[in-house]
Amino acid sequence: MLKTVHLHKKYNDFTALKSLDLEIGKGEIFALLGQNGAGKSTTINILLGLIKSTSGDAFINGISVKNNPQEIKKHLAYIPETVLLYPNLTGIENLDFFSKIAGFNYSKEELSDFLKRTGLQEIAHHKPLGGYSKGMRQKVGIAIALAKDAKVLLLDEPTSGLDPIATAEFTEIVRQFGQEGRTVLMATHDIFNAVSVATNIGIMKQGELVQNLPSKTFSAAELQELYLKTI
Ligand SMILES: Nc1ncnc2c1ncn2[C@@H]1O[C@H](COP(=O)(O)OP(=O)(O)OP(=O)(O)O)[C@@H](O)[C@H]1O
Repeated sequence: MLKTVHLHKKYNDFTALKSLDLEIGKGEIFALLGQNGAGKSTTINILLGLIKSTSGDAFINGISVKNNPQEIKKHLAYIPETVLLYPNLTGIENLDFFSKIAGFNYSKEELSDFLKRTGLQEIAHHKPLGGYSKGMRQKVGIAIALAKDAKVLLLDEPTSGLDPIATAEFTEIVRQFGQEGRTVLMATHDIFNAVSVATNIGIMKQGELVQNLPSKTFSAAELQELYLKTI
């Protein structure tokens, strides 16, 4: 599970994140919406240990991000808008490389199984990543998360630029993550996707979480209306 306690970030005089209190339990998928600059990526980057909070702390499975920035990396998987992998290595070689960095040594069959679970066609497993579409790269990113057995997933605009089929496939995998009892925090601009996959929706405005609601209570149109009223 993931928890933030009075998480606060200032850049000089500018407050990017205002005392964020958030709790996302096992199996929950939290979609974080908000305008450009609202503080979504700042939140994710603090959780990843890439930037330090000014005050407050975050906890991944009860472990303090502030005190254990290295340890928490083992519990997390991060899928950004553009998954950065090695273009000259094949899908399976990338997966092998990043699995080994995380301390796992899988057989070729096991690596192939992770890729298959994401829906990446077998014919692509042995082709260089440089020729992959964005959706295919996302699938390798998901396979890395599976191979790490990450219990907490941080997704930053993961469906941005994906076509509708790739978006639907990605959404289905995120739903499975929830069903497997993993915890997902997903920053997104995609209201339709947020309603369809998330268990909870948060709306951020100028660094502040101004709405935090269960998603079951909305249709996409209702959420859009609330969003426009809120921001
Ligand atoms: N290194 C920095 N120095 C100063 N200000 C920063 C820095 N990084 C981010 N900010 C500011 O913090 C605010 C929050 O940015 P953040 O990237 O978290 O927004 P976001 O909600 O992820 O936006 P987007 O949807 O565009 O990704 C913005 O106003 C941004 O300009």
